[in-house]
This record gives sequence, C-alpha cells and structure tokens, in this order.
Amino acid sequence: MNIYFSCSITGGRNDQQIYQKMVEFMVARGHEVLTAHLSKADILEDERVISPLEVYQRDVKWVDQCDVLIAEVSTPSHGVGYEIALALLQEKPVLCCYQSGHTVSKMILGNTHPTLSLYAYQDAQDVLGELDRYLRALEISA
Ligand SMILES: O=c1[nH]c(=O)n([C@H]2C[C@H](O)[C@@H](COP(=O)(O)O)O2)cc1CO
Repeated sequence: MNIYFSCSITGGRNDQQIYQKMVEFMVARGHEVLTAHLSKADILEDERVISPLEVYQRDVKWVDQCDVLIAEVSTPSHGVGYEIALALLQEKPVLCCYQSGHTVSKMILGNTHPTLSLYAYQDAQDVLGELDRYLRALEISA
C-alpha cells in the first residue's frame, strides 16, 4: 500500500527514533512509504532547501495519492493535524498512534470520524504490533 507517514517536524523531534522504527517496519513489510524521509534524524537539514510552497504542494499531493495515513501524534504539530484532516476529508483510513500518557489534542481524541482509529502504545514493540494488525486488516478489506 501507499502510506503517508505523518510526524512532527517543527513541533519537536523528541520522538524521532520511534518514527524511524515505524517507517522501517512498514518498508520491511513491503509498503511504499511516500514520506519515509520525514523519519530521518537530519530531516530539518534536508528540508531546509525546499520552500514552504514546495513542501505544501508536495505533501498535499502525497496525501491525495496515499491509501492510508499513519500519524505519530505524541508531539503536537500543526502540520500533522492538517494532514490528518486532509486525509479524513477524503475518507481515507487514518491511524493516530501516541505514547500512552502523552497529552493529545481533543480535536484528535474527540474525533468520531468513521475512518479514524486511535492507538495509545506502551513501547516500540507495542506500536509495531498495532501497525502490523492495522495494515493487514486494511489489506484484507481492500
Ligand atoms: O519541512 C517540512 N516538511 C514536511 O514535509 N512537513 C510536513 C510533513 C509532516 O508530517 C508535517 C510536520 O509538520 P510540523 O512542521 O508543523 O511539525 O508537515 C513539514 C515541514 C516543516 O514544517
């Protein structure tokens, strides 16, 4: 499947290592992660040379192209919230994962959109297990 992986950049990079594990897991499962570069430790350096307009147009196109959007929402981020809303408005499946105990916006937690799923995880093994279950279920229903 074509996957849009959404994670905080400007919002903060404290969770970068878990972003990387999630992307590596999805790629290893044979998925195309359109935004795999967002999980890299040096993303700020790489994206510095791309204008805001180019980033916006590129990312909106990738949301349009994806089959599913996976978001890591432990760290609040304007961009991630925007991308989630874009995908939901297109009725695409969206999974928002966050570390248990982190404060997540009520605009995510209170959202009853039928294609939105939420998952609070304990550790990397836990979130990777959920990713596996979620993506397999989507593949079966496709
Ligand atoms: O340089 C960038 N490149 C980029 O693709 N984004 C997109 C993808 C991420 O899922 C999301 C992160 O938003 P934010 O920067 O507000 O945390 O926005 C965001 C930035 C920086 O705002």
